[in-house]
Amino acid sequence: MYMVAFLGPNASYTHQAARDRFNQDTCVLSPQVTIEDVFQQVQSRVAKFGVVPFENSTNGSVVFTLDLFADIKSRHPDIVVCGEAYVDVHHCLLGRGAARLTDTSLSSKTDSPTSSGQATPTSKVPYPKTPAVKPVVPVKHVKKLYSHPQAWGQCRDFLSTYLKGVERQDVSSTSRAAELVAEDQSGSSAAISSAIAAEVHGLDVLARNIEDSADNKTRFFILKRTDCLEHQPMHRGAKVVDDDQNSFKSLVSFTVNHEDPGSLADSLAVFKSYKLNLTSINTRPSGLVPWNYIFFIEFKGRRENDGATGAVNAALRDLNNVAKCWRWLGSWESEL
Ligand SMILES: O=C(O)C(=O)C[C@]1(C(=O)O)C=C[C@@H](O)C=C1
Repeated sequence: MYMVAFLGPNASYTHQAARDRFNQDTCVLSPQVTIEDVFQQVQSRVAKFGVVPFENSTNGSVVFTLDLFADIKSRHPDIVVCGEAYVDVHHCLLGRGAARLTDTSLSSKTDSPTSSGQATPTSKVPYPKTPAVKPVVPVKHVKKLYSHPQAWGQCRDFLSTYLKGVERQDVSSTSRAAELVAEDQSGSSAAISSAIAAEVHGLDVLARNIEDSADNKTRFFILKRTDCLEHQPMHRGAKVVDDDQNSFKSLVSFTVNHEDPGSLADSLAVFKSYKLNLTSINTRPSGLVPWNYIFFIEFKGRRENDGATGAVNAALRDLNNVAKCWRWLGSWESEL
């Protein structure tokens, strides 16, 4: 049995990704408090693999994960990506429905209609979108919301219509949010979390599918150490590994000399010259000098099996001449 660390507690979306990806007959899934803890567990060899959120189709990059890959304090120098997993993310509003509230001053507020179902027009958004769903029970008693910061940006229409101005508290994951709401005896708080978290924590589903986009998905990365020789963690229904370079993706980070005009363009041109198709670019503050940045490039192709003369290795040799410094962050089979 080996250990797989994931962003917990149980019932987070990261937990779903880990369960989809790993066969629990051969491993133990270990919930961690923060994304950084997942990196640490893998770096220190306590866990063989880690699962972390990387990007959401509605709200974009998970900046905490990017900053851990940037690793300016060199705390996880041996971490690489070895797989990816996509999870459909359907958020619910979880709390206590009126029937369960003991505080009558709160439950009396639920007698009024939830709202018109129309967000207030502003000069910036004169015609706000109407959310696709309504709460299944009144939500006027909700005075505080908990969730992972990524989730707010995935449920804008619903929140601005039904819970406008309600205090929000960021927490480490959506399942942690559900845990906190379950502990709140007043019943006046709610979490944006999953339907599974409602079951696990005995909460009521106040609204279902509150995400702005019906095809809301989050992409997760599987992490391992560079010296771990397994390429792909075992997962249910594992595909036969295809050797076509286009079936693989790779991730590299680099910084450039900001004083040198064209240094970013020159770095990107390296990938073009070896016909390596870029699939995403992210950037974060370098953390070293204000207004200097670190770039994260994903591209089609793989380094392993590529041979010393392969396109990926050749591109990395050239990148060495134009970028200030770069770091290899892994190759994995694309799940798209
Ligand atoms: O909070 C969770 O449940 C997570 O797994 C984290 C996370 C994320 O960081 O993107 C994953 C999926 C959702 O997009 C919201 C939060």
